[in-house]
Amino acid sequence: MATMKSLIGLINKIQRACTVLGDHGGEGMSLWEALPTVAVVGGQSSGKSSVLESVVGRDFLPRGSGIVTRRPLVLQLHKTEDGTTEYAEFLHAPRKKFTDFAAVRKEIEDETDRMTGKSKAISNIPIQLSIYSPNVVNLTLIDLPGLTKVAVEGQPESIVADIENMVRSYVEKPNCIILAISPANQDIATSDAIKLAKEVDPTGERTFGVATKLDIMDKGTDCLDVLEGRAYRLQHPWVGIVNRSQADINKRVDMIAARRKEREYFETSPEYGHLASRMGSEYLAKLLSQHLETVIRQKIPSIVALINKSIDEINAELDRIGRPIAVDSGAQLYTILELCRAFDRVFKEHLDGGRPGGDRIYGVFDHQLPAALKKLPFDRHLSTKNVQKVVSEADGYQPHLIAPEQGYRRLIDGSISYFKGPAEATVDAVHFVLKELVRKSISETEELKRFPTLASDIAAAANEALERFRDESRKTVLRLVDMESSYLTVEFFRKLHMEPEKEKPNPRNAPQPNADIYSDSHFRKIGSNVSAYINMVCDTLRISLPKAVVYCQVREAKRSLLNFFYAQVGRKEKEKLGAMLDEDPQLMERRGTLAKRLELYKQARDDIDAVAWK
Ligand SMILES: Nc1nc2c(ncn2[C@@H]2O[C@H](COP(=O)(O)OP(=O)(O)OP(=O)(O)O)[C@@H](O)[C@H]2O)c(=O)[nH]1
Repeated sequence: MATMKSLIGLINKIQRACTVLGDHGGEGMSLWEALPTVAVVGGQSSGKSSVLESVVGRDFLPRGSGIVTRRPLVLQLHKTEDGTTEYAEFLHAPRKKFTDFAAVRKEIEDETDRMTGKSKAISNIPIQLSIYSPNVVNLTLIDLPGLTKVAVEGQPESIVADIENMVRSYVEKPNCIILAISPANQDIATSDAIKLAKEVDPTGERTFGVATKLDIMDKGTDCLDVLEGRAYRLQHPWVGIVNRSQADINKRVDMIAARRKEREYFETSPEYGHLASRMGSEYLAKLLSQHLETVIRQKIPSIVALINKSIDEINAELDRIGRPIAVDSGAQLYTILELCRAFDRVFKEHLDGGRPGGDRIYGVFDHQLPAALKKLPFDRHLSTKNVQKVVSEADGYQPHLIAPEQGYRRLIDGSISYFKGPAEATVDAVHFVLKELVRKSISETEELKRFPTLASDIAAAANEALERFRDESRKTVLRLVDMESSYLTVEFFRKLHMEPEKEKPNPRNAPQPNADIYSDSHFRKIGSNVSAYINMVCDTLRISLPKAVVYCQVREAKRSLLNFFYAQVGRKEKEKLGAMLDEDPQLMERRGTLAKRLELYKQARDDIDAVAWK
């Protein structure tokens, strides 16, 4: 069975976690809102600070004229072993232990100003203060700015509504236990606290009515109607309080003495004596603690459910943005290589099919190359006029006798060199397609999205490799073209030589060899022979160039696109590897926040488990 102390201690822990998480309630369902809290609400000078201080047993709240409390103060009371020293600690200044409570008061003022400036503006971001003392019960209280009816100098008119709205935002939450402070020396019917409490908690199940200043009521009047629950009925009994008067404060009457005086007041009071055991600050603190325990017990299942839901959501988001990466170099290297392989897989799918793009390489061979070959200016190069010019130049001063061997060679060499253009263009076109596929593959590799530095490193390495393959491929195709010039197909010309004899022309119509040798038709014949030969070469290259290009570029890209990179990465030191795995700073920050949240939620769940099964 969980003890009350540990249950309330548990809630204190979860509330601290909430503040660290930046969870002050507000939008959506938050853990904060699932937790029970006690808010102290009342008009200005109703005695809020006094009640809070007497529950705590120390003087530490800022005092002054006008609106002193301008930020909510979340006050967590932790009971410590008897005899231990009392101290206070702010969440915004952890590790700094305040034993001087006057300094606590000063720090609350300073911290308020840090958020709101010296202006009298208000802020809804709470200040979190823990007090560790043997003289308190475990309890969390929230002190809210006093409700006011008029703005003081330097404050905007809206401050009245602003304070009311802020206070309402706390007390309207179903988990907020309202400590409604009303001075008994004023008409409780007009009490700001009771008015607001009735509005947000009409059934009164979470409102505790506290009547202060019983000692200074007009002579002959008393508060029994209220305290005995006849005048303003709430579900919980009213508690009457006698705090220190201003004169007591001035005389520096200490808290312990004040409590004793209060006890004596009730015990000896003719009006309230019969209620003495149910009156006073100490009784109020116990009452609150007991009530909190009941509420927390009811809440545990829904708090656990909410924590589990938050944990699931955080885990899902962490999965989506990727888990943190390991820090040792072996694991980093492994991660880098895994990411490279993931990219390589996508790239290969593009080439081999499964993803689009590889077909464009076939498009180069099937359309671009044949079209480029078709466009080569052989008509011009092998025109009768040019043939005659080239042959004559090759002949020199001695015209050829039978066949212009040199002329043929020059015409053929000249023609074949035209193939270099389409050959290189094919290499470039395939290079372009491969480069585009690298770009696409990088962006399609989900795992790489987290690591922009590595993604660009891989892209650069892949492109560098593609450049190398292109150079190799270019050399190979130019060599193929050169090979066509270096050794001509003899059979082709032998066959040509035989053909006219096969025709066996009529000797009468046969041209006279000498008369014909420099005529147009002679050169036309040479042109058409060269053209036929070149067509044959063209057919061969149309088939062999794609083979060379695939061999040098496509096959290599598939086999060894990142080989060079792997070797480089393998030699890198730890820092460099870490740098390669740099992530988008925003993403890293988000992951850090999520990890912290996860930790806190898990801790909260463990704490609840530990308490719930005690
Ligand atoms: N005699 C007597 N004086 C009280 C009692 N409660 C509060 N006072 C005095 O009333 C004045 C205001 O009390 P606070 O506790 O500062 O009231 P508050 O609601 O916190 O006021 P603000 O901080 O201005 O909003 C102080 O001078 C207290 O000494 C009481 O029960 N009896």
